[in-house]
Amino acid sequence: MKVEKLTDLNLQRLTRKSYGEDEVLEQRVTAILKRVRDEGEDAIYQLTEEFDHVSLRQNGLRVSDEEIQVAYQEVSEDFLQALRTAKANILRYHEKQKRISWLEPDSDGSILGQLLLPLKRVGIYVPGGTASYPSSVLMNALPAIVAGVREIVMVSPPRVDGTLLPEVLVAAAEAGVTEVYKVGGAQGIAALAYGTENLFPVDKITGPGNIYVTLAKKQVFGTVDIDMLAGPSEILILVDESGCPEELAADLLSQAEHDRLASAILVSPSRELLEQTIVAVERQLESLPRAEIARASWETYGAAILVSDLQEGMDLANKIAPEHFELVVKDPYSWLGQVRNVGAVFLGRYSPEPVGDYFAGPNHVLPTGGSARFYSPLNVDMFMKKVSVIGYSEAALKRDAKQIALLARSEGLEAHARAVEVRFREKEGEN
Ligand SMILES: NC(=O)c1ccc[n+]([C@@H]2O[C@H](COP(=O)([O-])OP(=O)(O)OC[C@H]3O[C@@H](n4cnc5c(N)ncnc54)[C@H](O)[C@@H]3O)[C@@H](O)[C@H]2O)c1
Ligand SMILES: N[C@H](CO)Cc1c[nH]c[nH+]1
Ligand SMILES: [Zn+2]
Repeated sequence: MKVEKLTDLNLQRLTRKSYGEDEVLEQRVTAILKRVRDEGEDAIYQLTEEFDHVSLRQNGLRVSDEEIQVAYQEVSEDFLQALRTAKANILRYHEKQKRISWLEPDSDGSILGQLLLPLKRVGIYVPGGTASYPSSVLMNALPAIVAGVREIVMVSPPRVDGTLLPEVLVAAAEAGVTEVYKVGGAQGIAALAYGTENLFPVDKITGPGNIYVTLAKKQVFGTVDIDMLAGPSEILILVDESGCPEELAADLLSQAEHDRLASAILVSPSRELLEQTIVAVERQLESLPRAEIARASWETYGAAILVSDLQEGMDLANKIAPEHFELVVKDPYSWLGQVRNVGAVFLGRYSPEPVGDYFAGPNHVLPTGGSARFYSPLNVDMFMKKVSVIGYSEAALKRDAKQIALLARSEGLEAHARAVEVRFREKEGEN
């Protein structure tokens, strides 16, 4: 890895292509979805044998109550304590997002309003290919709970012994998940979207995953709703000369270790700091258990970019639109007003990215692949839908009838105009 000056060429490389531009992967995912839709659980068993190297035919896909009870015996008391504290923090943060129905009476006797209703049945995807994510269980399920969703169906890929990590099962029970199935990847998304012999389809699918999961979510959109495209993790750190190379290297690797396709980008006006951080990354990689994944990610999608000043770095961050943006500068709050296209911003040296992944309260399911330009973090609104309420009074309709009819006729829609006018004609006829 070498320090690079910012050029049009590397800007193009750093700005991720939108999901779905890789036709081979896209077609592979289409084929998996079709198999599950056409053949149901038989296809799921076969795909799970192929991709997760385990056969579940004998015991089925659904996690039983006994398995959850056993999982409680297997996790440590310290884990449970930390999980419950994280849960409390996440709930507190998401409660602030909750909006309620409103009805507003007007002086003319009309009532306008909006009903906010929880979705009935949602599916949450919890990644489990190269690592298992109890934290993602909380991040998906708790906003749904705050929204008032009654049926929360979780899917996650089984390990080679046919089980899910006990910590994941305990997180599911603690968070209020109502059904758990051992199925991952594109076939997990298909099961949620189309249903199977034993799994009723959901209304919406949320949650992060690898490229197969993300492309599958994109393809089932329309059959069900989805939250966003939350794929391989990303971090971009903008740092001034005050940064500490060891800390920066650790933060970069925290995301690089997720996935070979993860990206970790360091941006600074200080060449010296960039060079020292590259050395620190190399050193830290040596003792990392997931070094192979982290190194692949760092060498393929990592970068150390030299900018002329912090402003150029800030503009670059908004162009790349990373999932996580660390601002490690002297006065991070003075830059906050310029932050636009990022999933989450971490301000200052004492807000390393994993604080957000596990504990602070904001959601860690965040848009990736440049989609932070238009998507928001997973939130309570995403588990609710709205119904508009219109209760016009006679006086209000009388007042507005002419204008409504005029607008209708401007569109050539005579029946619309008459549906308003007929009410008053009848009344006049009666009198
Ligand atoms: N954006 C976010 O909020 C967020 C949060 C947590 C994790 N993540 C990301 O989630 C991802 C987790 O990835 P993971 O792989 O560990 O778990 P995963 O559960 O997303 O994917 C594993 C599944 O992928 C499928 N798969 C693997 N290879 C395949 C192939 N060749 N063909 C078809 N299907 C295949 C298998 O079915 C397997 O079960 C990482 O990219 C991580 O960065 C993102
Ligand atoms: N950083 C991930 C989102 O990109 C979330 C996560 C879960 N566990 C650890 N990290
Ligand atoms: Zn992480």
